[in-house]
Amino acid sequence: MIQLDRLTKRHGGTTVVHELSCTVLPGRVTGFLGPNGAGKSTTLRMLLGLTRPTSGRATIGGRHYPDLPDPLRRVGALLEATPVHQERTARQHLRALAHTHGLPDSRVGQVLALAGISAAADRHACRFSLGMRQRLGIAAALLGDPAVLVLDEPTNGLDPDGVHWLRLLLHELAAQGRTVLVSSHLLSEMALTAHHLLILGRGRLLADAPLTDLRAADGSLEPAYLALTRNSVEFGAVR
Ligand SMILES: Nc1ncnc2c1ncn2[C@@H]1O[C@H](COP(=O)(O)OP(=O)(O)OP(=O)(O)O)[C@@H](O)[C@H]1O
Repeated sequence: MIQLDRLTKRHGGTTVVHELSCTVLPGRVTGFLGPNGAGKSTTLRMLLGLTRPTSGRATIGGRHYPDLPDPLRRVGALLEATPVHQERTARQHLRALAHTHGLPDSRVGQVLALAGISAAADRHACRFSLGMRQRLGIAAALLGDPAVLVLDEPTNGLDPDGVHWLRLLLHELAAQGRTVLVSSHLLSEMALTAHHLLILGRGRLLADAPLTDLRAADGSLEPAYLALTRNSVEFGAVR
């Protein structure tokens, strides 16, 4: 379980995340939505101990991420297309990660298969396409078989087959009782993937609701999303 308690981040005089409080429960996919600059990545970075909150708390299973023993076995994270060593193949990249974190080498083949990149495992990962890098990042997130997954825009660069694969994977991970938090701008995909939604606007929580409460009769999320974020869009075309 992930818990945010009055989580706040200020950069200079600007509050980019404002007293955010919510609970992300296991057993379902929670979608994290919001306009550009709403504070989603900043929130996820605070959750993963990469940015220090100005105030408030973000915990995973009751602990701050940096205090977790064996973090890779507890939390799988994808924040941006995985940076990889120039000379390493995908397999070598995952092996190095497994070795550093005391994970069995056998897990590498399993996550390569799970991510659908077994056939490319021995190619240099620095030459991977964006979608393949995303798949490699997801494979890395799954390496420790973690109970919590935090994925920032994992559909970026995935082809339609990849988007479909990811949807089924996230559903399966949630059905196994894991906590799955996933940010995205793809409303139609979130309408098919998420069971619960958090919507952020200008750093404030605009909605914390089951998908069924926000979905229109035709299954679309767009009307509710646009209405909720109407006054929170910072970067938009002038109409
Ligand atoms: N290190 C920083 N210093 C100053 N401002 C920052 C810093 N990091 C983020 N910001 C600002 O914080 C705000 C929130 O950014 P963030 O990346 O969290 O938004 P987001 O919801 O993930 O956006 P997007 O959907 O475009 O990825 C933005 O206005 C951004 O410019």
